Amino acid sequence: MKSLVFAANWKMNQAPADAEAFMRTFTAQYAKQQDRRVLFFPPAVSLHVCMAAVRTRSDLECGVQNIHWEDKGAFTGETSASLARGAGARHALIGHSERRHVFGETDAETNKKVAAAVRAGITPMLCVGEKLEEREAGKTLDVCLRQLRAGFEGIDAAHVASAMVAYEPVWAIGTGKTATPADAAEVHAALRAELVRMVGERGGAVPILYGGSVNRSNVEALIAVEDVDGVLVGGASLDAEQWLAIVRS
Ligand SMILES: O=C[C@H](O)COP(=O)(O)O
Repeated sequence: MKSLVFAANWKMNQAPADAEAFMRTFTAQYAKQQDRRVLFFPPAVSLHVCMAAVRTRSDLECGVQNIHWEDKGAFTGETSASLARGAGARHALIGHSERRHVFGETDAETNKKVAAAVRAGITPMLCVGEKLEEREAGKTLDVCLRQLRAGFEGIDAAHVASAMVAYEPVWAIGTGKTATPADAAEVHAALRAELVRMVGERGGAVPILYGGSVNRSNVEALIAVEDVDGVLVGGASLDAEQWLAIVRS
């Protein structure tokens, strides 16, 4: 049985009171399952609430949705990896498609953020994915592999091997359009092969999650795909009952 990661990215939703109610419902109803970890990426202002809720649970962990690449300094509005680590975060999303395509984050910036996460002892979850026009132009694998290589450039093999990757086709995020299991299989296999090329056998154990309109109806078909080691879920992770159904898949 493969080991799975279910990650909830709440994006810019769930104020502390909402997060507290969600976590109360979730932790009361979800019993640890040996084959899976559940990760929460709340907005930074609600991280402390989620941290408090998972304190006694080894199967539940929290992270942040973004970090800055500098460790500290005059960067108003930013959160460094070390600040996030100090607040208890164990993971950071890096290069999420909204960071890349809404905020103009570049491959070089994702690389600096991965390095900052590693310095701070946070696990980076590097997100990659193609836009619709790139898919239609047959560039899906080129784009995803470029983003993967660039994000991990200069990062030592041990830290690449202990990172996570998420494949999120941009055209499938928040649109209700999901990649088919065959679409996901092709990209995940290519990412896996590249990770193995980069770090050897250990690349075979790097979790590669799929994200993009995942819900309780399509999750089982996606996690059944070889090299899909879990899911990164936005909209469907905002409702505790729906999230419970997904993580129990
Ligand atoms: O990080 C999550 C992804 O952006 C997917 O979001 P979604 O499940 O709302 O499509």
